[in-house]
Amino acid sequence: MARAIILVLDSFGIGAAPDAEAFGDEGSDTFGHILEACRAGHADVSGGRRGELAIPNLQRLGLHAAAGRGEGARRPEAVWGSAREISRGKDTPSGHWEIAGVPVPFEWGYFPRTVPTFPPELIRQIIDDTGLSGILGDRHASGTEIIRELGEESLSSGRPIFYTSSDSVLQIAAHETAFGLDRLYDVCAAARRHVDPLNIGRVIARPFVGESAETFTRTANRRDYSVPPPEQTLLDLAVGRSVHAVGKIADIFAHRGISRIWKGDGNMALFDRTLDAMNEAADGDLVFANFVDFDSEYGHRRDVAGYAAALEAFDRRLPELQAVMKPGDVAIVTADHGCDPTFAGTDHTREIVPVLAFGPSLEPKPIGRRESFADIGASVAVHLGLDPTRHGRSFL
Ligand SMILES: O=P(O)(O)O[C@H]1O[C@H](CO)[C@@H](O)[C@H]1O
Ligand SMILES: [Mn+2]
Ligand SMILES: [Mn+2]
Repeated sequence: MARAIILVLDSFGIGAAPDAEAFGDEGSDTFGHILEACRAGHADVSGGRRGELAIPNLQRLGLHAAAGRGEGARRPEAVWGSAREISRGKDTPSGHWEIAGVPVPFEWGYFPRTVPTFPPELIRQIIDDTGLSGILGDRHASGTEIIRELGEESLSSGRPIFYTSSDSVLQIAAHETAFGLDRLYDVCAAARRHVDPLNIGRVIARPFVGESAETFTRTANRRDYSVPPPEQTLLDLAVGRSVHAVGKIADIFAHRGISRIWKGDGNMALFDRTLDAMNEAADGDLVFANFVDFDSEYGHRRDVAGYAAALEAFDRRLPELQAVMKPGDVAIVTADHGCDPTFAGTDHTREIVPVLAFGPSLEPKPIGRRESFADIGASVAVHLGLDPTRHGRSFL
C-alpha cells in the first residue's frame, strides 16, 4: 500500500482532446508545441535555456511515449499513457475533481464577453455587503495586463479590479498593502456568496504589490474560493488517512478532505514542500500537489521559453522525489487541462493529459488513452486500499 503522490503540472496537456473542436481548441498541443519550438530554436533565452527541450527524467518515465512521440525511444520506466476529460469545462476545478474521481457533469455559469461582463445586480449586492465605493474592470481580461492598465487607478480610487476569463470565474485584483490583503479576502468571500446562485466555480483573490504600472506584480497570496465538489472525491474517501495538500489543492477542493496544507511561492518552493510532505506522510497517506506556475506564469502568458524552462527545472528535481520514495509508493505525474503557449488568446486549451505512474515496485506498462481523468483517482483508491471512487477504472 505505502503512500500515493499525485503531481499535477497545471495546464500541461499533451495534445488536442477528441472534443477539442467544440472548445475552439483544435490543433492545440501544449507539450508538442513547446517541444517543436525548442527544436526550432524559438525558445532560447539569452543567458538562459537553449535548444532542444531537456527533460530526460520525464522522457525516461514515458512522457514522449504517452504523447505518441516516443518512436525509437527506450521502453518507459513508468506505467505510461494519457487521459481525456469528460467534465464539460476545461478549468482547474473540473480537471482536479475529475482526477480525484468526480467528473463535473453540469455546465458552470460563465460571464459573457460583453462590457460590462458582470450583471449589475451582482455588483450592487457585493458593493452593498462590503462598502466599496465601486469597482474597476468589469470585463474579460488577462490578469497581468489588467493590473498594468488599471492598477494605478485602483490605487488612487481605492476600487478593486473585477475581471473574468473563459473559465467560470470572478477574479478580484487589489493592492496587497494599500487596499489590504484581509479586506480583499473579505470582498472575495462576499462575492463568493453572491455568485453561488449563478453557478460560478471560483472567486479568486489576486493581490499585487508595486508602485506603478511598470512595477506591479502579483503575489503568492492568491486565494481561490471554490464551490465544494458535487460528490465525494478521493480526498473524502481517505477516511482515517492524512491528505497532504501542496499549493492550491486545498482551495480547489474547498478545503474538504484535507488534513494538512503545504504552501510555497513558485514551482521550486512547491517541489520542496512536496518533498517535505512526503517525509511526513505515513503509510496509506496521500500527497496531492499542484504546480501552478506552468499555467499562471507561462501558459496564460503565452510564454513558450518560460514554459520550457519551467519544465526543465521540474524535470531536474524528479530524481530527488524518486530518492525519497519508499518501497510500495506510487507517484503519478499528470495535468488538469492544457494551456498551449503557442495558441491564440490567453485561455486554457482542451487537451488530453499525461498519466505517468511510477514507484520502486511498480512494473512499467502501457495503459493507452484512458476515457476519463477519473481513472487516476480510481487507481489511487485501489492502491491505498480505500473505498472505490464512483467513477473511473483503475489502471493499477
Ligand atoms: O489571467 P489570469 O489572471 O492569470 O487568469 C487565469 O487564471 C484563472 C484561474 O486559473 C483563469 O481563469 C485564467 O483566466
Ligand atoms: Mn489549472
Ligand atoms: Mn489557468
